[in-house]
Amino acid sequence: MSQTTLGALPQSASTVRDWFDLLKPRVMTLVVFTGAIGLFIAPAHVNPLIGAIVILSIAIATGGAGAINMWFDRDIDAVMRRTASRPVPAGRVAPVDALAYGIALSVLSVCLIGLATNWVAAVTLAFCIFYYVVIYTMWLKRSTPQNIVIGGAAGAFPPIVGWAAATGQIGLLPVLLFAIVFFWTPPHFWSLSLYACKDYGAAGVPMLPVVKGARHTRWQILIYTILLTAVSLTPVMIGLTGPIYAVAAALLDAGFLVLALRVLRDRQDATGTSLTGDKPAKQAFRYSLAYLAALFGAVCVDRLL
Ligand code: HEM
Ligand SMILES: CC(C)=CCC/C(C)=C/CC/C(C)=C/COP(=O)(O)OP(=O)(O)O
Repeated sequence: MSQTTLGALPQSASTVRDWFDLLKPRVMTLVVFTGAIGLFIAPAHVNPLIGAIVILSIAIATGGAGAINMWFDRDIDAVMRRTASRPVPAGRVAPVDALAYGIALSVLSVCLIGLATNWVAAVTLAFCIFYYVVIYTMWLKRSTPQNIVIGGAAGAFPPIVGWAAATGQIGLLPVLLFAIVFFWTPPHFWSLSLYACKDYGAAGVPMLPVVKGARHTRWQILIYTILLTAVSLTPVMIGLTGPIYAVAAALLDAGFLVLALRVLRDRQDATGTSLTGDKPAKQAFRYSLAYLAALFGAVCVDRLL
C-alpha cells in the first residue's frame, strides 16, 4: 500500500489518547530514564527546575521523533498486526497532522533545552532526533538488516544529552553509557523480532531474522550480549564506577548471558524456528528492559553514594 493511498484514507475523530500514543510513551519512559541518569551523575550542581526542564525536553524530543517516525512508517505500520491500530494507519490522525505535531515537538524540545542549559546539549538532542528520524527511520530501517545496530545509536544519545546539559561537555562516562545502550539494543530488539518476525517480513522490512533466519539471529543475540558484558564492565575496569555498580553489572550481565544462551539453545527446527513458542526469546526481551533500567539505576546509586 502506498503512503499516498493511506494519506487519502477517510479520517475518524482523533482522541487525546491518539495524540498521546503518537509519542510512543512506553518506549519513552526508559529513554528518558537513561537521559535523566546522565544528568544526575554529572559532576555539576543543577538547579532542580533546570533539571526538570532537561528531562521534559528529552521526553518531548523522544515523543516528537516518535510521531515523525509514525508519520513516515504509516505504510508498513498498516501491514503489521502490532502496529496496524496506531493512530495514523488506523485513520484517526491525518498523516500531515502527525508530521506537523512531531516537527513542532522536536523544535520545541531543542529550543527548551538550549535556552535552559547550553548549546552542546541542544545540538546533541537535535542530532539525536535527526539520527532517529532520518538515519534510522527513513534510511536504514528499510534498507539493511544492520538497521537496528547502526540506527539503534539514536536511542543511546540521551545519557550524553543529560550529562552535556549539566556540564556543557561530553565526558567519558556518558560515552560509555552510550556504548552500553548501543550494544544492548541488538539483543533487546532481536529477541523480540524472533517472535514478531513474520510481521516484518510481510511489511518488507529487512529485519535480521527475515533476511538471515532465526538461527543466525540467535547467534547474533549471544555475540552482542557478550560485547554488552564487556562494555558494561569497562567503567569498573577504568575506575569510573565503584563496587555497587561492579556487583550489579556482573549479576545483570550473568543473567543476560544465561538467557541469551537459552535463546541459542531453544528447541528449534532445521531453520532455527522455535518449537517452544519462543519462550526463551520472550524472556530475554522482558529481561532486556529490566537489565537496562537496573544497570542505569546502579550507575546512579554508585556515583551518588
Ligand atoms: C532501533 C532500536 C530499537 C528498536 C527497533 C526497538 C523496538 C522495540 C519494539 C518493536 C518494541 C515492542 C513494543 C512496541 O510495540 O513499541 C520495543 C519495546 C520497548 N523498547 Fe525498544 N527498540 C529499540 C531501542 C530501544 C531503546 C534505545 C530503548 C530505551 C532506552 C527502548 C525501550 C523499550 C521499552 C521500554 C519497550 C517496552 C514498551 C512496552 O512496554 O510496550 N527500546 N522496542
Ligand atoms: C531523545 C530522542 C530523540 C530519542 C529518539 C530515539 C528513540 C525514540 C529511540 C527508541 C528506539 C525505538 C522506539 C525504536 C523503534 O522504532 P521502530 O520504528 O523500529 O519501531 P516500531 O516498529 O514500533 O515503530
